[in-house]
Amino acid sequence: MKMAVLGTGAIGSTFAYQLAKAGHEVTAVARGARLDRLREDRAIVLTDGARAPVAVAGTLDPSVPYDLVLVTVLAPQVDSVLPALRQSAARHIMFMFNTFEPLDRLRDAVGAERFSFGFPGGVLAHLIDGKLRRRILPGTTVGDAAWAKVFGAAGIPTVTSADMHGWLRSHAAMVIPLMSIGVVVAHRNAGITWREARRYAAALAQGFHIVRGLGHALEPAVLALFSRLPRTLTTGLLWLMSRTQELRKLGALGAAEPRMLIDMVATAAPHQAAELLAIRP
Ligand SMILES: NC(=O)C1=CN([C@@H]2O[C@H](COP(=O)(O)OP(=O)(O)OC[C@H]3O[C@@H](n4cnc5c(N)ncnc54)[C@H](OP(=O)(O)O)[C@@H]3O)[C@@H](O)[C@H]2O)C=CC1
Ligand SMILES: CC(C)(CO)C(=O)C(=O)O
Repeated sequence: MKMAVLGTGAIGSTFAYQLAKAGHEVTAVARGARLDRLREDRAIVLTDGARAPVAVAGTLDPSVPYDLVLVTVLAPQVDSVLPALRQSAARHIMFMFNTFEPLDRLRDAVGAERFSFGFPGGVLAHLIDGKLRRRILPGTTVGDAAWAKVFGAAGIPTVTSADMHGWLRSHAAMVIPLMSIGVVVAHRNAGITWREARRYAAALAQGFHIVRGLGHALEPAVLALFSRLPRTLTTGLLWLMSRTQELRKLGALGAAEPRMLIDMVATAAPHQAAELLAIRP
């Protein structure tokens, strides 16, 4: 199939690499230093030197009827690519990033018949000096079984959800406290105190409560189970996790995404998000 990845950062590069290796014709659309690097390499290059050749472009060519355009920019960056997506002859456009907002705006911008959302739930990816390091575990979730099959065949085990909006919101509720703790511990170079862990656990519970209040069942099922753990246990888990390298690395990505997600929750549930606003990094 003919595919474009719009926003070839860590996640976009992971999908571009896997899909190109699986035999798809992939165009990586990037900007700035990442574009320069891709133009030089003409491939997604892994830290171990493995390469997957891709075509490279600075903008999405609207005249190309791609079978799939995968949009892997960050939520605040998506508005700048919507005009190009609207004009694109692509047959399917899948957005893939953390968000808590209603999805109608994006769906209406590109047309409901070719719109979907996915999330790289099992992927951990970084670009290190322009080279990709990625770990792919099961957990990527999409709204459409046909694309789950395509991604699965490309080495990205993917499941489907009938309520991607609820899935994204459930995920945001879980990841906000983790990202926010990450920011704190990356600065401090030490774990959080028990008292702080209690605040993050309260914010976690509030996020889950809000998602349910907005009419979604928590997804995936394991998250629904997690949300029923006693508060002391979630406090302890967050306290422990704050002492791991993983959370420090997560925090090193910066405060922009957790701040944005908290603001989105507070907008969706006005006057209900005090605990979440209290942990805004
Ligand atoms: N990395 C990971 O392991 C995981 C990430 N996620 C989520 O996936 C989403 C994507 O994350 P990630 O890939 O890490 O983020 P990145 O910031 O690495 O990737 C976004 C990319 O899109 C580029 N971009 C933005 N606007 C444009 C544009 N107009 N034209 C071309 N390129 C553009 C950015 O360029 P620039 O740098 O110049 O802004 C950047 O290269 C996030 O919501 C993240 O939370 C989820 C699971 C795992
Ligand atoms: C993996 C992580 C926490 C970091 O990028 C992430 O973005 C997500 O799962 O939402």
